[in-house]
Amino acid sequence: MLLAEVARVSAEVAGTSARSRKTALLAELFAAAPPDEAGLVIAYLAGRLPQGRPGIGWRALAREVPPAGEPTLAVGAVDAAVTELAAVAGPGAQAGRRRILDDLLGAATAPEQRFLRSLLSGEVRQGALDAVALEGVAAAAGVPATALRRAVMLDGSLPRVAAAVLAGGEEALRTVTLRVGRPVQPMLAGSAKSVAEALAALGPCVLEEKLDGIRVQVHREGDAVRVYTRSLDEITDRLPEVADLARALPGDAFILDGEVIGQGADGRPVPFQEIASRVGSRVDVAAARQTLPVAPYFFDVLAAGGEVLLDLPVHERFATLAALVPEASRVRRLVVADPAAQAAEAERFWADTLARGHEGVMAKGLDSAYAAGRRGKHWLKVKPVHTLDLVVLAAEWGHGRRTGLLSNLHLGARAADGTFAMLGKTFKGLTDEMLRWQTERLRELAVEDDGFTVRVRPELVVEIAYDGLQRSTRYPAGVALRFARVLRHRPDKPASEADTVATVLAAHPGLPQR
Ligand SMILES: Nc1ncnc2c1ncn2[C@@H]1O[C@H](COP(=O)(O)OP(=O)(O)OP(=O)(O)O)[C@@H](O)[C@H]1O
Repeated sequence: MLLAEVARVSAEVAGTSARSRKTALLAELFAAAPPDEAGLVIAYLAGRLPQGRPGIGWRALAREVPPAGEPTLAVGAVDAAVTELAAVAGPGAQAGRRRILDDLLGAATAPEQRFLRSLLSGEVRQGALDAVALEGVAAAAGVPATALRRAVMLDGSLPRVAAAVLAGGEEALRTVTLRVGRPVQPMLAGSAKSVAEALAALGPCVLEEKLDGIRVQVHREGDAVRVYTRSLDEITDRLPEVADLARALPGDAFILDGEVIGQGADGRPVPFQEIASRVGSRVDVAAARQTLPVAPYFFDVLAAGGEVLLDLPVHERFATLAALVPEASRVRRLVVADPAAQAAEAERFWADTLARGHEGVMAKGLDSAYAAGRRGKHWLKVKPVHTLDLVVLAAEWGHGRRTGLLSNLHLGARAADGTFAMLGKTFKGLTDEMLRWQTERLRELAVEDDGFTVRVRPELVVEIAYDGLQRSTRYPAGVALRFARVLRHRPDKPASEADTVATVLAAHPGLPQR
């Protein structure tokens, strides 16, 4: 398929707000694409490169290269060039990359060049696109979107399933199933303001402690154990404790869902930042295991004995979990079968969980299935402090002690049109270690630096605590955060899952009038 086709449809999709029109445009494109290229087309439309970012600075990208007159560049050729770009290493790498880049841009027409530049810089990331692309693929393949969505959730990869269904239709969907060893999108939670609100929304439910660590999905088949993060990256080697524990369990074909935390000598959980640095890629695992041992606490089981359990209700999945995992390695829970009669007991569980140093509680509908990859209304988190997940849009160079470090962060929430609306700035809450880390990360994401402010690709999510909202004429959403401070970086969370302007506003119905 020609890149020109993808670039044209991408522009048309971005230019229309009607979802049905977007779906129709994409369906037409996928129907015309060879099935084995569908994955690549989906990735490009969403602004993703399967190879990851090939380390080209914005200056190199901005250089003018005479465009081609006619569109002849195929998506396969772009993919090959990006693979080549990613492979360039060693002395002379920069010149090598420029040569490949110039050849690529030189083969592209002016509109294709624009598309390629935004793709390579990563500046345009349409997080919402995957959902529409899925509907487009379903329409092109003539299968129900719900069936396709389920297959994608089981398989974990839209590109892979799209290729299969476009080639083999509904028949191909039937062969897609959850496999031990292949990570599946984890179920996510909505939120409630209080335990009472959660009980009212869910009815009979179970309350679990919400541990503040790293989500892990643990797969075991025979003696082979693999550990994946929330974003499905494999981290088996970084958490040998988890693999050891999984290997010691009495079962040999299962998938568990849980959270890894560390505990001090007093049994209280250590701060999240320490756990996050424990799984960092440059950590000496053997040494870290001595200084900061961690342990998994499981709360769900997705498959056991080779059987898929996703559709079973929580209480049945939990019975399987309890047979597989000893109590000491499970999260604590309270079954609230009768919310009206157990309201006081539920409040005690909440108070006790907080007193033990945990982040909050999770309430889960007793009869609910495991909705992989979805932010369900059947799981509700309740935390004592209101926090937001916002995206860093830019950062200002620090002064004094912070000279040479990127400090003051410009924070944005997702707006309805797919862009980000800035809600405020903050340089508070950042430890020296966090400042160092974010400077390094934001430099990788930089698209422009005027000496004061570095504008970045909107990819880094940060969790923010704040005291409220105030009206503001300075910011595009008409509101600004009051006393925002950074709690943590969330490199594991994609910007497409950051909070939206609408949810931020909805959390503050009593916003002071001007
Ligand atoms: N008992 C539990 N059940 C489910 N998830 C739990 C539990 N304890 C801790 N967690 C963590 O809480 C997260 C669920 O919250 P959510 O789906 O909102 O994701 P999140 O945005 O990463 O959460 P948060 O921002 O609150 O850390 C899970 O991803 C998991 O890491």
